[in-house]
Amino acid sequence: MAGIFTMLLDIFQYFNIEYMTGLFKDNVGVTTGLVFVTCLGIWWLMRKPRGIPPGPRFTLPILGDMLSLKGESDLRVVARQLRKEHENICSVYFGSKLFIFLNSYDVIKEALVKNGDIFSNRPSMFWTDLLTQRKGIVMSDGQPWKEQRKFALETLREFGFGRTILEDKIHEEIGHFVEVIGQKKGRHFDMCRLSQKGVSNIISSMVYGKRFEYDDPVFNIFLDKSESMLQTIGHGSVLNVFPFLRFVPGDLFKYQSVLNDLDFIKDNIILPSINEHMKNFDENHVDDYISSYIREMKKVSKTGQPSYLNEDQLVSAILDLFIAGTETTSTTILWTILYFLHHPNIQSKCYKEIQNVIGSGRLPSIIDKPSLPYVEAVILEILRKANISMTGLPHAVSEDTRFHGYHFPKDAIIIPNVDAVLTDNKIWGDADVFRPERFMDSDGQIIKRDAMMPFSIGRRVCLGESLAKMELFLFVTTLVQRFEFIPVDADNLPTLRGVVGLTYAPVKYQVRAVPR
Ligand code: HEM
Repeated sequence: MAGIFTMLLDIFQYFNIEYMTGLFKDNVGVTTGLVFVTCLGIWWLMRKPRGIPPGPRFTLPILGDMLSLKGESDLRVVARQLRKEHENICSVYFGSKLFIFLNSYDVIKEALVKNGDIFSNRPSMFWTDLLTQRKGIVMSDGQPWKEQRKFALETLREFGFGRTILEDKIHEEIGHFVEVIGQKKGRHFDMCRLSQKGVSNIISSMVYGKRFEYDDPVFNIFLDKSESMLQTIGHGSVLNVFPFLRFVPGDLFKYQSVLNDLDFIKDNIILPSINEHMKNFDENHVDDYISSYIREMKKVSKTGQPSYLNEDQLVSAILDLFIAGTETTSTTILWTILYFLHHPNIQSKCYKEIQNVIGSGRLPSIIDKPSLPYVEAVILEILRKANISMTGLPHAVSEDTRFHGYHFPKDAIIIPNVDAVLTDNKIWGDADVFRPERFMDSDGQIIKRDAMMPFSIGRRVCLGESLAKMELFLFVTTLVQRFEFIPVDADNLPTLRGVVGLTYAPVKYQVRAVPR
């Protein structure tokens, strides 16, 4: 304390602030008190809750650990830096938000599976709270989440198994998709938007019972708005850490523009479709998500039981299915084609397997999957190596919790670090290498590997896992059956480094699809 006192005296003298120096000398008691309160304030602002997992030593008020992280906002990179020192469980402050990383398969499994009743909540974050109002499936908690998730899973199961509704819808879409690629006649093009349209249309068919034409202006505006909205709220959005910045004039952080995009999507696409379904509801023709939801709402209202199945929740659930289901799967398709450009021998091996089992005369079906283990191994290796969901979605604990001897506060953001598992050399041996054979045994059959968790694990495991796997299998087999994908310039291949947004996506690239 004496040191600080002398230092202040020096500073005042250095700046020749005579008045202040005088004041300071005359009121030593008051000044000492002020210095003490200031130090206490700084200590209070910088202090961390006791017993939280280890992380950077000097946490600043307001900025948190952002200086020690040198402004890095990619959570995978942050976790890799921290793991060098702190291993499997570590923590970091982004602003005043505490992030806790779970960095190994065993620790994630222990949290999300063994302690799933505690670790399955979602944290409060600026963008997601604002956009979802914590309704729907992805960001809700407790009973509302349970009801939405149960309904969505049952409906997907109803469409996907026993009846072939889902496969028929995917086949129909792939037909349009392949036709557009064929029209390019081997000339180079960018598959990004086309792949979004194909995958988004499958969700549309499932949710609304209809697909959009690829040149439909409303569909195109919807995709534009979704893309710009997701880019803004994706990983690293500064408003999640400093929400007050939304008041900066000129909408610098795109707060207002995201709200406008969201309103457009709700008012022009989702709500009109719900209203139309309400008006024309016929319980003998229930073959899409909305009519199935309406049937369930009617059923529940007859029983008089309290329920969270209502129109507001339906709007949010539809948004969730589009947001969670479109970019993830379409990005994985783009990575697959990109890896084929880098590994033409792997593409040829897939083609040979497809020719042996299916030939060229019919569309691949999901029942062919067990007979195409190499194609399946390639898709698994793409899901591992491209790892589009990066660190996965954030979790939260339902109450202050002790885990592995550390304190996990209720409001901490918990990151089950999928990236750490999928790139762990202790598990994969040569995690950096693209090698589909790692998923096959010596008889050429698929090996199930527990640590293969691109869809996460536990109660919050990706709700669309089966649908995504079905889509990927049918898209990839049909594409390879119909076209050979070759680079525009074999000496200058598009990069395998991706860009971080809502998912980890390839940098836009051009490709040639030569009809077989
Ligand atoms: C390659 C494709 C996909 C990948 C890699 C993927 C990955 C993931 C991951 C890592 C999570 C977070 C799980 C957690 O919180 O622990 C998740 C959640 C979710 N996914 Fe997917 N996903 C994909 C496709 C889909 C599709 C096609 C749909 C929908 C139709 C979908 C719907 C959802 C939903 C609704 C959730 C939230 C589940 C909940 O909170 O209960 N996903 N996904």
